[in-house]
Amino acid sequence: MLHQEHPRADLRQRLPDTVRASWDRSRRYGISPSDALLLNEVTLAHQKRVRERNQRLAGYAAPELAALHRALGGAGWMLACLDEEGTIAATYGKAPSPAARLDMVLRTGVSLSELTIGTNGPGCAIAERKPVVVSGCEHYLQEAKDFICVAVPVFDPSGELVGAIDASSTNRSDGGIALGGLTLAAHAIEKRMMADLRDAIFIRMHARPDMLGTPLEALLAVSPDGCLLGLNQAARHMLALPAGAGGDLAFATLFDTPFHLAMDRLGGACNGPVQLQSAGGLLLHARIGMDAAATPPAPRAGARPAAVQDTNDMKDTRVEQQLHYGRRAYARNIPVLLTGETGTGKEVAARLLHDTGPRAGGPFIAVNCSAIPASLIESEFFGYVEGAFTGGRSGGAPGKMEQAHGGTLFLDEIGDMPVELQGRLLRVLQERSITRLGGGKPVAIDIAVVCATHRDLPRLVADGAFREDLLYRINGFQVRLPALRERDDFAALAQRVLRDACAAIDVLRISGPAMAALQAYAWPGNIRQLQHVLRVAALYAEETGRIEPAHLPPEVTAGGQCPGAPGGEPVAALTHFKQNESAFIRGALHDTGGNISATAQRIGISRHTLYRKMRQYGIARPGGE
Ligand SMILES: Nc1ncnc2c1ncn2[C@@H]1O[C@H](COP(=O)(O)OP(=O)(O)OP(=O)(O)O)[C@@H](O)[C@H]1O
Repeated sequence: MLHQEHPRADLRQRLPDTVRASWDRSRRYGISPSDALLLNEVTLAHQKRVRERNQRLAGYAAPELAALHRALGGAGWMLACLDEEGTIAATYGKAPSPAARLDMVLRTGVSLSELTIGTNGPGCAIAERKPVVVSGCEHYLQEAKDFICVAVPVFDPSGELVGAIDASSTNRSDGGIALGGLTLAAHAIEKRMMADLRDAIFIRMHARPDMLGTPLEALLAVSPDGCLLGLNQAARHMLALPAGAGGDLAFATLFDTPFHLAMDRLGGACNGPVQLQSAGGLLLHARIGMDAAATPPAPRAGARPAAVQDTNDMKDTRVEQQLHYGRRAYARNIPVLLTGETGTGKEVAARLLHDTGPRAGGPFIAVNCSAIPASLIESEFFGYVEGAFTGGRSGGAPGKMEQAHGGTLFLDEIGDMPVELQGRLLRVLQERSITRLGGGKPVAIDIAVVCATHRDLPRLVADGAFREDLLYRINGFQVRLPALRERDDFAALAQRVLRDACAAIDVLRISGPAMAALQAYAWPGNIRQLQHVLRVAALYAEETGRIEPAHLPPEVTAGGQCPGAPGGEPVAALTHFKQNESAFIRGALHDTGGNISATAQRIGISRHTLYRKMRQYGIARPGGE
């Protein structure tokens, strides 16, 4: 019996401002403190209606409130989730004692709005839009004087109030603990709602970098073209946005960094958060993506082919991070653009997105835009109807886009697509339907688009060789695959490539000096070039089982000097190696005075292999053994 001895007028003076305002409203609503209103009549039909109406909200709240109930266990709390009108949508836990009637009050369908029962926790939290603790005689109805209720409002990503969550008890429990738990639960519910936004890129922020990843971080959802799709309450406070503001705001109005620049920096960051300054001058630390708790479900077992498993071995932090968010973008049908030098694994990454994404059961159609003759490119892409042109198949043929229906269209070397075709591609991506060459009805297509290029698309746009609108359309989320020389998992990757490239040969080791030489080299042809080099080196190392520096091409062992600039012809180094192999063997034979054993040892190959190579290149032994 809390505060019962105080006269009400006296008590009113001592109420917190929020509760006093609620009392005043309750009086205006015509409620009298002595009314018996608590045990509302609730029919089963009404309960069913309320449940159906609030299925989504209760679904978001259920895991959080169940966990909170366990955490508060033993303290006699019952938890509830209420809609924006203050009607209970779902409850969690049992009443501490049947005599207390708490379970009679907290039932689905019961209204706890101020209008119905006057001042109470959830009713007041909804009216005031802020967390509230209402204890004992602070309730407007004397009939509720034995209860304590703690409530926190819940807002959706657009800032609309969607309801409240409540913890009630008849014990003199510590409202502070329940308030802390409910506040964290409300953050988590808001985050769950945000995670369901379609086509969103998430940015997490906080003024303190160590607060990133905690429930108190601010969370923004933006569209691939930089429009604000939603934000949590923490972000709303941090960016000083009034309730309800957000919907159409552009990223550019919230931060002083242009959206694409910010995304480039956020996407490329692997060593900690990136700093962004809000338009209000607040310096924030930001990371891209939701935290691990919100990662998409693991792919189905057995759904991935070998190439995908290979890529999962990629332990380069940047590659891992980029692909993690790339997968999420792909899963939300955001077009992913893979960029990186030639041979960095863009096609492998595209297959990974497909094979581990929601369209894994559909087709993966890869088109190399630079390899299709200009005269065929339209029919390749869009297909044709019967009689569209001489030589066409009877019945016509579907194009690549139609073939990719239900799956992924991978447009490799998109930078090489002829400008005229770019316009048609853009229309298809906008309208999501195609018309075959020669007429026919438009066919609706459902495809995920992943593009790749080693070219600088913004520069092509500036030169007029690539449409800017198409660039924005395909560049929903950019995954940059680092050059091999920039990767921090070089040694592990080299071992992996060696195993894959030489499965038939029992050579599985690279000596320390050879690895050092490989690591020092600039690899203009990236992983593809590494594959070639290791494949050849493995042939030499067949007998010893270990690749030595002598098995590597001279430019690799020349201390990291690489012929040609990065991005040059990938097989150049290999060709160079082959051309120089005979000279290399001749030089070694000369140095050892024609001693076969010493030469073989020096090169790191067996005598048998040396003889074979000498025969192959027609090298005569200078002097006898
Ligand atoms: N993580 C990896 N592990 C092993 N091999 C890989 C990995 N990533 C790529 N490769 C291999 O490297 C080679 C080049 O990969 P891929 O064709 O995907 O590169 P790309 O960037 O698409 O090249 P390009 O720009 O020339 O088309 C392929 O043979 C591929 O199997």
